[in-house]
Amino acid sequence: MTDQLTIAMAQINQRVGDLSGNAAAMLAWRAKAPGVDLIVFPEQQLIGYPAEDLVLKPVFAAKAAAQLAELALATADGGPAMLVGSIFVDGGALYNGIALLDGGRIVAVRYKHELPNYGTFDEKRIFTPGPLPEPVEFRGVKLGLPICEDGWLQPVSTHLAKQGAEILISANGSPYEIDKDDRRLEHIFAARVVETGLPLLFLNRVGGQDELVFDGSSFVLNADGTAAHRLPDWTEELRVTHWHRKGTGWVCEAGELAIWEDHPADIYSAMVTGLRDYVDTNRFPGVVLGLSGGIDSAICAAIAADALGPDRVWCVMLPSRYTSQSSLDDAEQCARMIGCRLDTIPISPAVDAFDVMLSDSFADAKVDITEENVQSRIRGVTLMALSNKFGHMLMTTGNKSEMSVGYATIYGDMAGGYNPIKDAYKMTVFAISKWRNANKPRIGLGPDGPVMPESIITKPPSAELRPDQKDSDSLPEYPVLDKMLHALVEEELSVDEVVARGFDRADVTRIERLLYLAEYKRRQAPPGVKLGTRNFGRDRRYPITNAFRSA
Ligand SMILES: Nc1ncnc2c1ncn2[C@@H]1O[C@H](COP(=O)(O)OP(=O)(O)OC[C@H]2O[C@@H]([n+]3cccc(C(=O)O)c3)[C@H](O)[C@@H]2O)[C@@H](O)[C@H]1O
Ligand SMILES: Nc1ncnc2c1ncn2[C@@H]1O[C@H](COP(=O)(O)OP(=O)(O)OP(=O)(O)O)[C@@H](O)[C@H]1O
Ligand SMILES: NC(=O)CC[C@H](N)C(=O)O
Repeated sequence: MTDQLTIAMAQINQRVGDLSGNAAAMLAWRAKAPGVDLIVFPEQQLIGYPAEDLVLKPVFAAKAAAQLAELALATADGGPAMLVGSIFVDGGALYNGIALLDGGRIVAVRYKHELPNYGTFDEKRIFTPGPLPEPVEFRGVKLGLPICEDGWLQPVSTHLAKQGAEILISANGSPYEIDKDDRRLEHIFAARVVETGLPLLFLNRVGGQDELVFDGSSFVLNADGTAAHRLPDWTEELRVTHWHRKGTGWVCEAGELAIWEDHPADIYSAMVTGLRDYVDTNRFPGVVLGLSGGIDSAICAAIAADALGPDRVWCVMLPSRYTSQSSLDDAEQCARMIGCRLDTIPISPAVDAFDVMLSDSFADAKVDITEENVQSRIRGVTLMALSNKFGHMLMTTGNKSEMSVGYATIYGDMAGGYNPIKDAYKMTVFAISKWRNANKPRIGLGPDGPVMPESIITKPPSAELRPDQKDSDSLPEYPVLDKMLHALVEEELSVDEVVARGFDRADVTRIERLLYLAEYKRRQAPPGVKLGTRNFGRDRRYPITNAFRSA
């Protein structure tokens, strides 16, 4: 029985489905901490989290088992033992679990008991819940291993404490949501420490996986509730923690306490992380986007430069006859400030060609929104041609306010592969733009100084698809619209309840109608970074064909 333990926390990224790559990365991190007793990795580190229905493919589970056995052999070198999350087939059932690898063997396996099945999580659909887990004996110390959601609820930790666990070690795949870092430490996992009287190590992954981003923000809480370690948000880090057995139980020596980003810096870093990992993991050379001189495309270009470096960002101005000189100037200055390439491809020849092509068919029809949408689609076709030819992924730039009410052209400006601001309402776009003009994100690869001229932030938003068009011609002003949308989407309130907050009934009724009608567009929209608890995608799943109106 030992009185001292050193436990390394590997707060690292993962690649879903890359079994050999994830295994090799774990061994590389392990090699950086040769003297520790144990190195802990985040939830499902071997297969990547969340692997969704990939885990249901029998050959994937078989290959994961073989890879885990191979990884266990590597611990025969007498170096650190490893706690590795993976999937396990046992008695015909599939489990989300964690294995202790030591001395060349898989010494113990424990299964996740609480399967999250809300918001973006579907784990009851794909996994069988494990029994309440027993502690695992390691160097004479009883370790409790609650896996992510196991630690969000009381039963598993309480059971582990009753069974004699001395330290709780929780491997997590806990996606970012606004304010979640503090909630995990101060409320959820602090409660487990109070209930059990045990110290707790919380380890989370970093990086992006499709719509989800993981902020890391791992920590160690001692049994008295004080934080002994806080790891940074957004960056990989190996942190060695030193534990001593005292009369009252195990105590972790105090270490560095990182300060986690506040708003809106954290939102911006989430967008950078999500886009960076999407583009890099899917092996694109860079991104291409239409830069209109408006705020949405400007902030998307800045996020891309911070994610990938300005030399991997290709902006294209596609002016029509309605594009103002100030938009041309703003786009040019924005690209210069970001330091990225800007090409100009006028769309008038294509617009004229479509006018000719459609003239017979449209002979008796009035000019209306159809012609506006043709312009947007010509831009989409042009940008996709650049993407096809040179391999850059086309980024879409629609914010959540627009995506809520369908204020975007399907197969036009909605064409593309990934949208970093998809879950950000327009007022959040203003806030992060102002913030980025005054600050550089810690993880950013873009310029130190501002990224867009002030005029882009201060001018009234316009799609410039007809003369003197303003977004406010057809929508309430954004400060009002965003409050209504927050109530309807994030809070799921009825029209009556929103009106009771002081909004105009006709406006709220119209916005709810537009929200429901635009579901078909959102289902065909590219994925984007999830920020809140009701993103369009995995969180909020509404029917497309839907006759319900709340008033
Ligand atoms: N339930 C459903 N399932 C499948 N398809 C459905 C559908 N309902 C309509 N449709 C189809 O969708 C088509 C209409 O959608 P769509 O072609 O997109 O056109 P629509 O939504 O009518 O117009 C686009 C709107 O976006 C605005 N816009 C465009 C571009 C940029 C910006 C900006 O500021 O960023 C704003 C523009 O001012 C306009 O208000 C119809 O032709 C109809 O057939
Ligand atoms: N003239 C243009 N040149 C290049 N891309 C354009 C042009 N006009 C529109 N786009 C593309 O279509 C998207 C939607 O158009 P829109 O002009 O409404 O958005 P925005 O200018 O980014 O934001 P906002 O107008 O709300 O300030 C833009 O973000 C941009 O990617
Ligand atoms: N992977 C998990 O079990 C995640 C669930 C947990 N409640 C979280 O959001 O962090």
